[in-house]
Amino acid sequence: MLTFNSRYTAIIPAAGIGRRMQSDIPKQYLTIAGKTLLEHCVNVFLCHPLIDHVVVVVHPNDAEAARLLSKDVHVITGGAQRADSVLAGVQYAQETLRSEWVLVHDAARPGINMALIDNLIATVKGTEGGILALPAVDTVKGASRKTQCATDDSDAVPTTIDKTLNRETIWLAQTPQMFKTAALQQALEYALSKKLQITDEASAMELMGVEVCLVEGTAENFKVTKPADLALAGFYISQKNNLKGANACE
Ligand SMILES: Nc1ccn([C@@H]2O[C@H](COP(=O)(O)OP(=O)(O)OP(=O)(O)O)[C@@H](O)[C@H]2O)c(=O)n1
Ligand SMILES: C[C@](O)(CO)[C@H](O)COP(=O)(O)O
Repeated sequence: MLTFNSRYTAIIPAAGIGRRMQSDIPKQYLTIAGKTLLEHCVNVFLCHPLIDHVVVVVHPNDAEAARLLSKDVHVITGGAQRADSVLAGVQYAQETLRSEWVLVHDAARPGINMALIDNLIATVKGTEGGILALPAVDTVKGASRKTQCATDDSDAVPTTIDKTLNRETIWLAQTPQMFKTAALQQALEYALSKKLQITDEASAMELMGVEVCLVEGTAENFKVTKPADLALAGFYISQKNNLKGANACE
């Protein structure tokens, strides 16, 4: 029987290069209100009373995180894909920190806040795991190609996903994604061993037959991905700073 030394560990995958952001530096080091996206994320988890450890997973060539972040933060090396980086964090949480649960949160989502973490933990801790997600508010289309207008290929005609699934059943996954450490390690190792392309932790858990809970997130918790996203993230952070006042923890 595995004994746990801690209950909840936050894993922040931050080993990406931010290709779609088209910036000179990896997007997690872009700054808003004087702090990097990474610091905005890490600070919220460091402040949260239930989070026992924060593990940041960085690119092998990244010397910035260790310089930038509090000595309380565990900084480890990630891998080629997001799933590889997350697995490195989960293995560390399992083998070194002996943590019962992990909450995996993208360093590119600086709009996370204490209330979202509170709600996720309170809702998910009695289940096999869950994630923050946003119910779709637009009609969702699926298409076999990226082109907006398919003129030369009839099979690229978009289909309206709503026809088969009504809009209430379409959710857009966010993070944190919260699972039992051992179960997530097993699921990720399985998915990666089968060379399956998985883009979030829930996908790996679903392969193991787990019914993943969906907990409603917020628009503020969106992922900074493309150049125009930085200004929007800046707006949300300035709103949060105006609200939190002197409370450094938020
Ligand atoms: N090998 C990787 C790839 C991504 N990530 C992290 O996973 C999060 C979400 O991934 P994404 O938004 O795709 O970031 P990038 O991979 O950096 O972006 P891009 O796909 O545009 O290169 C980010 O915090 C990113 O740093 C990671 O830890 N390890
Ligand atoms: C994990 C995630 O943020 C959930 O929406 C998303 O899958 C990350 O995808 P990316 O291509 O690594 O940004």
